[in-house]
Amino acid sequence: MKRDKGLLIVLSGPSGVGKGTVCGALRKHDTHIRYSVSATTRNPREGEIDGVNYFFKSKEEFESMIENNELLEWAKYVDNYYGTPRKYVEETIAAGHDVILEIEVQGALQVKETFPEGVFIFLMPPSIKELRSRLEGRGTETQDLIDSRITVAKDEIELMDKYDYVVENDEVEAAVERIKSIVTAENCKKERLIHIYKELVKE
Ligand SMILES: Nc1nc2c(ncn2[C@@H]2O[C@H](COP(=O)(O)OP(=O)(O)O)[C@@H](O)[C@H]2O)c(=O)[nH]1
Ligand SMILES: Nc1ncnc2c1ncn2[C@@H]1O[C@H](COP(=O)(O)OP(=O)(O)O)[C@@H](O)[C@H]1O
Repeated sequence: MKRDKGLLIVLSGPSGVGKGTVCGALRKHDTHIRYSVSATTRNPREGEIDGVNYFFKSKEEFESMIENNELLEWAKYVDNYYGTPRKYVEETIAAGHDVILEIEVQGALQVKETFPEGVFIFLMPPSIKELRSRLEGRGTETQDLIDSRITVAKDEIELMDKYDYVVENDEVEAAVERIKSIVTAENCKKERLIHIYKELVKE
């Protein structure tokens, strides 16, 4: 279908809820959604490729991106910077493609301020107990860090009101199907189509 502009889809939620896992599973479906690659100052993990998983930057490089207004949003998360390069997102949407950002909650709320027409999806754990067990199962944080992430998660869950949709991540594929349904529905929103159809009638 002909379209004016793509959707900006923001997938967010507490650490350990499964944002990366669900986004990775969504990529395997043929959805035509484009994925924004973030910039970060954290060190690459084994197997991560610059420009594919992240754009790996020094602190100085990242700070100059902030100063030059090259980031749509950015946040400091556990001692590192993470941010969304503005140019790719703006150009891709302008070309009519949907783009997804997988980002933490502070960044998502910044995007909401500057880009309220985005589609904001909060990924919710089935329970705090399950969130804790996912963080423990991932094995990338110490027990102290897990405790502090759980405390932060409780505050983040309070912010779910600010999102358009809440998707429970009980089963990865079920969460992916819910997200695909949201994207389909958003693309059929009357406000997005009215303009296109008015043009058609004129032809
Ligand atoms: N605000 C913001 N958060 C991001 C961005 N890219 C990744 N993140 C989030 O930063 C957090 C840490 O990411 P990472 O170090 O890759 O660890 P992991 O996602 O927990 O494996 C996650 O919650 C990501 O969703 C970004 O561009 N902006
Ligand atoms: N639906 C799910 N059911 C069970 N485990 C899950 C599910 N989604 C993610 N996980 C697991 O939970 C852990 C955290 O997921 P991850 O994608 O790293 O979270 P986030 O990106 O939100 O920090 C990983 O070990 C992942 O395999």
